[in-house]
Amino acid sequence: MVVLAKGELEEIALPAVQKAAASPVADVPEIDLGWEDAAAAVVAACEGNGFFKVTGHGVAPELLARVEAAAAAFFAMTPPEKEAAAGVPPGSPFGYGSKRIGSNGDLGWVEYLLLAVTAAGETAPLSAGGEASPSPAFCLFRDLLNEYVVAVRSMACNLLGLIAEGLGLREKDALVRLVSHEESDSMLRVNHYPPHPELKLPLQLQGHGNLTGFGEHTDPQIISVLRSNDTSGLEISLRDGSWASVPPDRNSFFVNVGDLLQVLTNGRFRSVRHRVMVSSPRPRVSVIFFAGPPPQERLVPLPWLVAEDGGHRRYREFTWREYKASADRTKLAENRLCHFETEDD
Ligand SMILES: C=C1C[C@]23C[C@@]1(O)CC[C@H]2[C@@]12CC[C@H](O)[C@@](C)(C(=O)O1)[C@H]2[C@@H]3C(=O)O
Ligand SMILES: O=C(O)CCC(=O)C(=O)O
Ligand SMILES: [Fe+2]
Repeated sequence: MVVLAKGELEEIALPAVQKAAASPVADVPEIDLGWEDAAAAVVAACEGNGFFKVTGHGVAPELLARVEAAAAAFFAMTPPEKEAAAGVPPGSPFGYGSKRIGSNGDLGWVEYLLLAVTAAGETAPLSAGGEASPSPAFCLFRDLLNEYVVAVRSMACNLLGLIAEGLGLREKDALVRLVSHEESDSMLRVNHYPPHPELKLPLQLQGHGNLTGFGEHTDPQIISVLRSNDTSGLEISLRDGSWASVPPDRNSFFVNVGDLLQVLTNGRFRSVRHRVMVSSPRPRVSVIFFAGPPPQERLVPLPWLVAEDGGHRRYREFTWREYKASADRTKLAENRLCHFETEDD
């Protein structure tokens, strides 16, 4: 076990760096949003591993660079400064956190900022209902994140429109309306994976191993849009259950199918299991937009896709609120969808 010095993240014991063979490199489909056949390509990727890379997205590289620099500056502060800057309301899942993922004892070599995204597509003020107020510097960081959210939310809607088109859905806005609804429950997460102290040792003293940054899981929402700096670490689980590493690409976005899209497509799309392994001497910074529906939204496989599946409905109806309450009782790695499968599945 490695116990961190105060100020590194927090004093929590984590497993030491493990010697492990590096995962093979994933074959990630690359889709340019300007392609004429982008809809078919997106559907094929969602039916495959449920993970793909987006280019031709039109988001200014300058905005991406500013967000990356501002995130690095935020995480460079001390933990008390970060907590104070973000003005975390007590008991809220939002705000600054480190090591603890969710509320059921999952730990990772990560610190993060989790923000709710409001109807207007802006990150919600953290201090609402809390006592502390965010610092002026943090307000500027949030303004920048708001600009970023507008861009990635629009990309998520664009992708959901392409999916509806590619699936041949009669109701073209069946998926987009879930995310563009004024009560949609989306989130923005900024993750920072500091290099592990052992990885800073001279090569001959290192274990050449890695450490879990963010344990394996599927994202609960409809779709997630991720962008990272140039540091590796993200891995996806392939159809055969093996792990494959995703080479970083700071100019592109990575998209993964979430649990709700697996349900809506009656299991035709796969909610991809993924994790982050820390093995680089450089920090990894990632920013992820999780596109979710309104809490009261009733989710059920789309009738057209059930019909295409011989009338077999694989999931029962549930609301996003019910799903989240159920997910909150789980550990990160659990399969959260099994509670919503129909009995004959
Ligand atoms: C254990 C948990 C943490 C998590 C909520 C959950 O109950 C199950 C999934 C986790 C996850 C993964 C994707 C996102 O990072 C996240 C914010 C989300 O919506 O679901 C996290 C949640 C979290 O860190 O609180
Ligand atoms: O940080 C990453 O690259 C991925 C993190 C992730 O999967 C998540 O926050 O849900
Ligand atoms: Fe994730």
